[in-house]
Formats: sequence, structure tokens, C-alpha cells
Amino acid sequence: MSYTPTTVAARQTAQQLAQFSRTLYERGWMPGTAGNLSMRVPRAPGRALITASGRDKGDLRIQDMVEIDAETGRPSPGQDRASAETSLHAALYRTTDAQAVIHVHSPHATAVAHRAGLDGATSVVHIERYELLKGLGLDDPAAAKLPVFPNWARVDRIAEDIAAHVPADPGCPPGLLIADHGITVWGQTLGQARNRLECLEALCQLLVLSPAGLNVTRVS
Ligand SMILES: CSCCC(=O)C(=O)COP(=O)(O)O
Ligand SMILES: [Zn+2]
Repeated sequence: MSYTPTTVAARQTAQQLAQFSRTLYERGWMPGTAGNLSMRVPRAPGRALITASGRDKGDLRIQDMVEIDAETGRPSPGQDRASAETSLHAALYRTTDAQAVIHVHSPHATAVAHRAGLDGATSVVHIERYELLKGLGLDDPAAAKLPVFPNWARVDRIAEDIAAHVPADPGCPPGLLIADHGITVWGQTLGQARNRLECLEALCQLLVLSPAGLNVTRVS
């Protein structure tokens, strides 16, 4: 059954998600139904909305959202199928201060995720010196260690890797890559998450353009 908001805050959240999704789709970052967005619902502790699975992300409506428990990803009963990647969002709500999470398949981040992914192990891409690092809100804006997680077929396993790594690494930016797949970014608002996404996508573009190549180290 399609989603019907029961509060003004929930309606506004659903509208925001649909609008952001359209913008990201139009940039070419959510091609062919790829990508998913979620946001905690203001004044509804523990609740979040996430995009339904398999929808055209350039043409979402309020009804295309699914209400979930933010930290477990469990959907409220009787709704459409939540994003297949809901557990990634839940892992970030559980382990960070995220209020909003964006997952897209933007081209440069995905290219870096393809090159830097290791077979069955987590790695980090070292990003240094670029001014754009200041857009990530890190304690040390001179360097970031962008993690790259294996793209396990079982999405819950990727979520377990994320929950184990992200809170444990102080150099970890508010974003991560999944090998051969895409990028996930979070923030205190959807706007902040989008700005961080723009910085990381631009940084990945610079890494792809740089003749120095990628500086990748293995974590596990
Ligand atoms: C067509 S891309 C394959 C699935 C994916 O990676 C994605 O981001 C979209 O999945 P969802 O279930 O959220 O539509
Ligand atoms: Zn994806």
C-alpha cells in the first residue's frame, strides 16, 4: 500500500525527499532507478522515511516513500517495499549523528569505487590537500580516508561492515563508497548531505583526472 503521511512534518519530509531525488536524478546521479534517499521525520522519534524500491527516482511522489524504524530499517506494516538498501541507511542512523542519508551512483564516485575496491576486503582511498576537503566538516580538513566496502550480494553484510568501520575511524568523512556500486553520504539535513555529496563527487572527479592515480590502502 502506498504511503500516506499522518503529520505535517511527515508530509514535508516526503516532499523534500521527492524534490531532492528529482534534482539528483536530473544530474545523472540516479540513472535507471538507481539510488535511494532517507530522512528522519522531525518530531517522530526513531522514525524515518525512505524511498520505495525500484521507482523512477526522477519522478517520485509522496506516496513513493516508506516509513521505517530509522535504526533497524524495519518498515511499518502494510506498505510498499522499502529500498533494497534500507539496511545501509539504518546502519548510519545507528552509528552516526545522521538525520539524512543519500545513496547515489554518481559517475566519478562510482569510477573510484570500481578502481579502489578490493576483492572481499575493505579499503580506504586517501584524499589529501584539496580545498574541497573543507566541505566535509572534518576535524582535520587536510586529509580524508574515504572507505570502500565490498559490494556483498547480501546488503545486510555491507551494513555490518559499515557499522563496524565508520564510528571506529576518526578520519572517516561523512561518506563512503561501495565497490563497483556507488556512494553514500549523510548529514544533519538533506541539504548538508547533498553539499557533502557534491564535494565528494567533485573530489572523486579530481582523483580520476589526476595523473598520480589513487592512493589506496587495505583495512581488513
Ligand atoms: C538499478 S540500480 C540497482 C539497485 C541499487 O543499487 C539502488 O541503488 C536502487 O535500489 P532501490 O531498491 O533503492 O531502488
Ligand atoms: Zn545502489
